[in-house]
Amino acid sequence: MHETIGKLRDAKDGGARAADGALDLPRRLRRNRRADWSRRLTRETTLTVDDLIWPIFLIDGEKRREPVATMPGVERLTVDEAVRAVESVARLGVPAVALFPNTDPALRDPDGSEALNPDNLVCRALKALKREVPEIGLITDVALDPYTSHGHDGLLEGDRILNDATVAVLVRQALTQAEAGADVIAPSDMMDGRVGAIRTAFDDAGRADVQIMSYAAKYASAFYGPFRDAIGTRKALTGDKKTYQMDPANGDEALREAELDVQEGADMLMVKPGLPYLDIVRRLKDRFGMPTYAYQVSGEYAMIQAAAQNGWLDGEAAMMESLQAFKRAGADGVLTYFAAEAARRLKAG
Ligand SMILES: NCC(=O)CCC(=O)O
Ligand SMILES: [Mg+2]
Repeated sequence: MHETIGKLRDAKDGGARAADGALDLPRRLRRNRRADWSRRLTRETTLTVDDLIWPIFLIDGEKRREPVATMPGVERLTVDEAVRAVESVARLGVPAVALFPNTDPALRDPDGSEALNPDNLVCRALKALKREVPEIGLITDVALDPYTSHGHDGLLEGDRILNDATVAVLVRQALTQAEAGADVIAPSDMMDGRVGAIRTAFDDAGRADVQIMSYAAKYASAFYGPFRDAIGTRKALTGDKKTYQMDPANGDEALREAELDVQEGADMLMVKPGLPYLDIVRRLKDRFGMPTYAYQVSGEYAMIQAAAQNGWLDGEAAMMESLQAFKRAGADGVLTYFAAEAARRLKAG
């Protein structure tokens, strides 16, 4: 718009303002930014504690916390410690936690059979949390990688991940978790058809109330490295996950993935990783209008923490800015290892 580009006022009023060089600008966006009250009044999106989901890592035993070296500030927790930690975030108003087990290597096998043990680590944590902290939502991960000796999310035949045979196991895993108290099942495996199969099984089992948060668009990403340390699969993993997780080059395909999951009965959609895929968050939100979440994954967390520890950036400011960015992109919430810290920060005001 040519006339708004700004002509010198002296061209219009005979040079009265030429001396101070003022531009003839009827529109000045800085006006709204000039004071804190005005910035608050014109702010488009707000991050609140209701937007946060806290992923936690579980280990066997009692009264133990183990630091995860590649995720400074994150610890693996025994179930009793997890209960205490979850109580504290529930008090801050965090709506939900997501549980990830670091399974005893002795319990891992090629079929991930420990996933179906109704007394496995996740199920024990679910029961304890449901009893002790009933007000918080419990989200569980459906995929076999914490339980397989090869670190893949599904069953292997040679070096091929079997789709339909894996889905049959995932359905049983989901039912096992629902039985133990999971409120939301989050399939992260990226097998085709798993959302529909799980939905049908839940409905048939009288569990129509259990929600499904689908990892609709999960990319084969380099940003999951520290997570694999946290759950102990980094060394075990053979090959990569490119035959089931999405190619980072693709965007339209994320819409097709999400569309199928919506048709199959997903209640919520998720995009993973987070910051490098904000365009996907926006496209899913605009297209489907579903409750849409982003997973700020371990590598994203580690990058901010590592830079902060080096004094290279202000960690707390970078944390809050990154979380705000998810809201701006259209996310209804964020799974983030920063959830507890961000909730404390939001509460402090
Ligand atoms: N299914 C959950 C994950 O794979 C999380 C990855 C991460 O935080 O890097
Ligand atoms: Mg899919």
